[in-house]
Amino acid sequence: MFILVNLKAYPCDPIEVATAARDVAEASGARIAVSPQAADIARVADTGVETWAQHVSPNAHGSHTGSTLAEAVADNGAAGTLINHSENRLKLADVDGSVRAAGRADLETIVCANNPAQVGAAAALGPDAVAVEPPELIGGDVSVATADPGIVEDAVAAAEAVDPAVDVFCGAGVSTGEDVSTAGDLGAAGVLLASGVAKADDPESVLEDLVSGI
Ligand SMILES: O=C(CO)COP(=O)(O)O
Repeated sequence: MFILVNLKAYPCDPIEVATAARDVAEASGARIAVSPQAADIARVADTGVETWAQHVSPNAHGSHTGSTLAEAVADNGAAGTLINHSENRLKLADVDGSVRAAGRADLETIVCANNPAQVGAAAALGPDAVAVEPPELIGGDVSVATADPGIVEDAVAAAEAVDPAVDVFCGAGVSTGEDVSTAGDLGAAGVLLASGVAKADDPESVLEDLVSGI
């Protein structure tokens, strides 16, 4: 199970979380990545933790003010990128363009989706993985795998029907090792989470608990 911690725009210290994630990953052998604000990618990557962008633009180099280029985040140490997060939805053509831009820059990709139908559509675009995150459960206390196990199973089936090579992640409300274990039992290859770590007083102890569920 891959644990990806999305820091969103929370007012946490990205280096504190990155250092904790690096240390827990090294001690446990688990794969843990941190996805900070674009402006923090280089210094988060400098800690040695696996670093992901929260978004990349479909654009390539050129006259595109305000774009976060896949090439730029890769050059600054990112290994992968989220695309189409629930809090940063894109048009279908732009999801496709961002997946292609990430591919050009050798970034791994996870395309987020609200439900299994969107998971199937996202899988057709050829990302490395898709993630099902029901918006109503994001930021809450109950894990998607507990609140709605059927949506995880249906997402796994939807991706499998389109492209068995595309992994399925789930996210929303994940904060414990038990949540990670339950998600894995439902067929998820990993979890996305944010508030459980980004808002924690002691991110390292939350991460240690999370990896206990792998
Ligand atoms: O949106 C999420 C991860 O990308 C999930 O957020 P929470 O873990 O805060 O529910």
